[in-house]
Amino acid sequence: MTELLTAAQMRAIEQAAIESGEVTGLELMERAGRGVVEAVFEEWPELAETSHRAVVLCGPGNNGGDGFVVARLLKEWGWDVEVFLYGDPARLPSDARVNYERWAALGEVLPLSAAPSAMTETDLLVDALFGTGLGRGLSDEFQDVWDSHLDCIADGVAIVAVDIASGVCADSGKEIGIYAFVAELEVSFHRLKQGHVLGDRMGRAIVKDIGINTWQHHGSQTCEPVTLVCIEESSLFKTPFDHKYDHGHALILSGGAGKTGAARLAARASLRIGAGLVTLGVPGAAQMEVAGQITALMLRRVEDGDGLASVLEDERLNAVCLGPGLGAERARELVPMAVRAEHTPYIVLDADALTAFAEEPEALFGMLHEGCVLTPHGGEFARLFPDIAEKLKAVPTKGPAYSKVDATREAAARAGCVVLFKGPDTVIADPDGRCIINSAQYERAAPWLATAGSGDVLAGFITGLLARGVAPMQAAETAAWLHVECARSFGPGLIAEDLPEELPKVFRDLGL
Ligand SMILES: NC(=O)C1=CN([C@@H]2O[C@H](COP(=O)(O)OP(=O)(O)OC[C@H]3O[C@@H](n4cnc5c(N)ncnc54)[C@H](O)[C@@H]3O)[C@@H](O)[C@H]2O)[C@@H](O)CC1
Ligand SMILES: Nc1ncnc2c1ncn2[C@@H]1O[C@H](COP(=O)(O)OP(=O)(O)O)[C@@H](O)[C@H]1O
Ligand SMILES: [K+]
Repeated sequence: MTELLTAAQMRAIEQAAIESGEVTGLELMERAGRGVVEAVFEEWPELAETSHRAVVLCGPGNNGGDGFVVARLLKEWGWDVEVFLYGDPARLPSDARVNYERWAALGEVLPLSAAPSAMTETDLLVDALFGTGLGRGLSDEFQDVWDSHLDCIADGVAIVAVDIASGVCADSGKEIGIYAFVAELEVSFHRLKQGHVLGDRMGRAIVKDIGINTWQHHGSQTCEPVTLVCIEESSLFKTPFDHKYDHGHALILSGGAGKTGAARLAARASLRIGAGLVTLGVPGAAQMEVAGQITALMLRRVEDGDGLASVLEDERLNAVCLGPGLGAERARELVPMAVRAEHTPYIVLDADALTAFAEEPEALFGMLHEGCVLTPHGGEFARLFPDIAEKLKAVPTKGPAYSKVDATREAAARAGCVVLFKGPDTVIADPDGRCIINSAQYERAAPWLATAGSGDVLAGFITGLLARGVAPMQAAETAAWLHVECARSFGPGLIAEDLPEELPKVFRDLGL
């Protein structure tokens, strides 16, 4: 399980490690600096071959302290290293101060204002200005250095950020202020921070171990760390003795004639992910259209709320999906019937089933129960949770900033059910505070998912897993993970129809 930490959680963990007496802050700083140098040589092996030039920008806190360690280690490798400090050396925290002194025995420390001219002729730029202690945006004092770092990017200079790019909030991934740096490589310590996988992050973030092992759950953490999705393959198996009804029966409600494609996509996705049976609930006027397009899927006429209620008397129908192509009016009529159905434990609400309640989200939340899953994209999220979306959208002026994790947790608590907030950084939260991120970034980038109908397929995947008896939180995270795997497996040219068809290959690769 890959944990992602906030700055406060990381501080608490470090503090507990230091207070336990088994490691000192100075040792951690040395390991952090060593980790950065190792990561640089792994990322750019050509830099390890001979000595090169480095510019190290150090800030006024421990991030700067790591920078002094990096400078010293590179110097020991025979590099030509220039170090620039923002702030007064006398005010550095003690460990950073020790490393400042150690560096000062080897070379000069110039003020940050002198850095731009050196940055025109370097092979490596080390950004050790601010890490988890970023408290506000970088002031205009940083403008020249920031401009020069853009020139470095244009010139192809290797840029490594110590912990996280300076100016980026470690909790939210948001840029605080206007002078946020960009780095090709970010080297985090002990664990990635939430900010490494939230938002539109550039570059690549990796973790270097700094030897904190036993203390990770100590400290004054207010809630459990967020984790990256970790799927349990066992929830996807079918045993040789299973009957189709052992894997549930999903009902996907369709919109009217000419609007049935989205529900058909979701239904096919439910079937492919292993629901035993999948039925499309279709209004009479669309029956012919749908009947001509399906084979293994089944079809039931669902004209209105009463029609749905009578279909749902069948206790074998255990998961219902409403939203894709449903239409707002039909959604307003069918959603209350579905969520109140006595025998239907699981409901997925997507697309129109969310937008239909934009005027009265509280009425929707009042009906929901713990078997429900909401799957909004950014627009739908803002319609249902306008105040939360406002907070998330606000341009932060200080850190730590309100994050997509905070927003999704707040939404789940308000809705009283699992909320999956889509994006390349899909955040899934349970009302109990558990929170998981499915990151489609760095080596898991799946930009081909930005195609019409891919969200319908995701809703279908979740519904299928719920039908199979997977609990809502796990169904949402497993579906989100498989969705990205299907996109990555298919690759460029992907359209939504391809996602369910790629699932058998992904399953085979998982060894199912
Ligand atoms: N504490 C530890 O034991 C370890 C810390 N590590 C490093 O320490 C970093 C965290 O250190 P700190 O907590 O000292 O935080 P930082 O070094 O990120 O920055 C904090 C300092 O910057 C100032 N500051 C914040 N925002 C500013 C702004 N916009 N303009 C000007 N000044 C600003 C603060 O007043 C404070 O002096 C981590 O990111 C990591 O790089 C690593 O060495 C691993 C061990
Ligand atoms: N650039 C991207 N990288 C990774 N995933 C993406 C990207 N763009 C969209 N997605 C994913 O694709 C899906 C799109 O869903 P949605 O916006 O509801 O589309 P639609 O309504 O067309 O079905 C979501 O699961 C989202 O997380
Ligand atoms: K940094």
